[in-house]
Amino acid sequence: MAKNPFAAGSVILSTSSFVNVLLPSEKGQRCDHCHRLSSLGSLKRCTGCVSFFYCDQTCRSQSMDWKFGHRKICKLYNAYTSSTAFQALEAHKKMDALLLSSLVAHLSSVDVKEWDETIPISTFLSLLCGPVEGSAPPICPRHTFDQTLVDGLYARFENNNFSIHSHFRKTYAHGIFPVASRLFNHSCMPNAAMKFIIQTHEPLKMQVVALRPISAGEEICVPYLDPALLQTRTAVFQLTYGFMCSCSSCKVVRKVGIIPEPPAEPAEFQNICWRLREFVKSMGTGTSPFLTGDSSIFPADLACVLHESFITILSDKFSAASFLHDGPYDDVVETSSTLVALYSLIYPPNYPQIGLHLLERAKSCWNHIVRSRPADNTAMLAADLEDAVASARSVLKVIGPEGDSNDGPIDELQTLTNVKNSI
Ligand SMILES: C[S@@+](CC[C@H](N)C(=O)[O-])C[C@H]1O[C@@H](n2cnc3c(N)ncnc32)[C@H](O)[C@@H]1O
Repeated sequence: MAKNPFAAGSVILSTSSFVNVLLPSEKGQRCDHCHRLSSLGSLKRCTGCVSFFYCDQTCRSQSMDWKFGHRKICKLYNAYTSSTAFQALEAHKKMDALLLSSLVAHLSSVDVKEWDETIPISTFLSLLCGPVEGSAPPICPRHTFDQTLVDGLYARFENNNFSIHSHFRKTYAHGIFPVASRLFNHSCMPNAAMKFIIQTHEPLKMQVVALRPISAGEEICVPYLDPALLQTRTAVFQLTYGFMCSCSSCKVVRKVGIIPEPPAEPAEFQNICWRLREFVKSMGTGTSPFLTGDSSIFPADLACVLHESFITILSDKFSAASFLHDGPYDDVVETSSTLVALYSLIYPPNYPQIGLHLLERAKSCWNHIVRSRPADNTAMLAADLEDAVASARSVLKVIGPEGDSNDGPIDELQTLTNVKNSI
């Protein structure tokens, strides 16, 4: 619960990663300590295992990896990752096995007497276990812990650990942030969201940021899954986390019941899109039924827009219209406006995905300005570009930049602002 009120954009919690591992595809491209992206071949390899990479000696030696963990797995790492037992694991289990290996290696480096409340491990062990029972996968470090403890750590992985992403798009690592796991429950209409901060030589940080004003006494919730997974999320919550979500959005989805497929016939599909845009236009700010939980105002004939294929169809149409050289700009405007209407309905205000789509719309608009023939469309396109850039900025500035320092949505917005000013 919020003790004090928070304004939209406030950082509610800033916490360092306890343990994390990069996805195999990121190895050698990011520093294993601070996660900074580096140009190919410029990172220094750990001479012990030649499988961990660091910006330089500062990152390697200051790294918790070495002092409190990597030291324990360094010499064993290659034999472990090439072992039959490790290779037989599915990709996500391999990530769990590596994360568990780092966690156990870290714990083996800390005196058990120090596992008091000041150490994140006590917090991690106080977390609820996930619903799936099973023993831990084989791990790398030699240790003296009882297998029950290792299984107990693993039992908390599935429903407590985090996917680490950059620019709100790409997952590049998995990590354990015990304090964040302890504090935040899930909502499909969250009032806060996580982002990750990469700073050279510093351990990776997670920040939890308020998406809208939060009053004292209000529960602060974050999304565990993309809220747009309107059909599959209930099953994931049950199987992976062991709970039934009772947020305002889930109330409406449950009331709708079986979600029909969107119409295949183009004129009917267009009509549904138009009806959706009109419905969202008629809603006042902050009155989406998915936000208020008032299912009575959600028109029954719009149920098919909640089918997960609806977003896929619209996104495919939008991409095709955006990149089709000399394609009709009207298709961009129509599909984009429908997507924004859907997002305003199912996402909370200022959710990053809304801003990311508006940015794509601005880029598409710029593409059409560059290619527009005859050029007398330019004034209308320039006004659209201005509008899309301003709307994207007003959403994305709430959560701010995430992850890698270059080429993120905020940089892209700046580039578009510069080119817009040059028209
Ligand atoms: C990351 S923990 C959140 C903190 C947890 N409530 C605690 O006290 O440690 C995730 C677990 O919290 C519970 N949880 C999270 N969000 C929930 C929700 N919206 N409704 C019911 N239980 C929820 C589930 O048991 C889930 O597996």
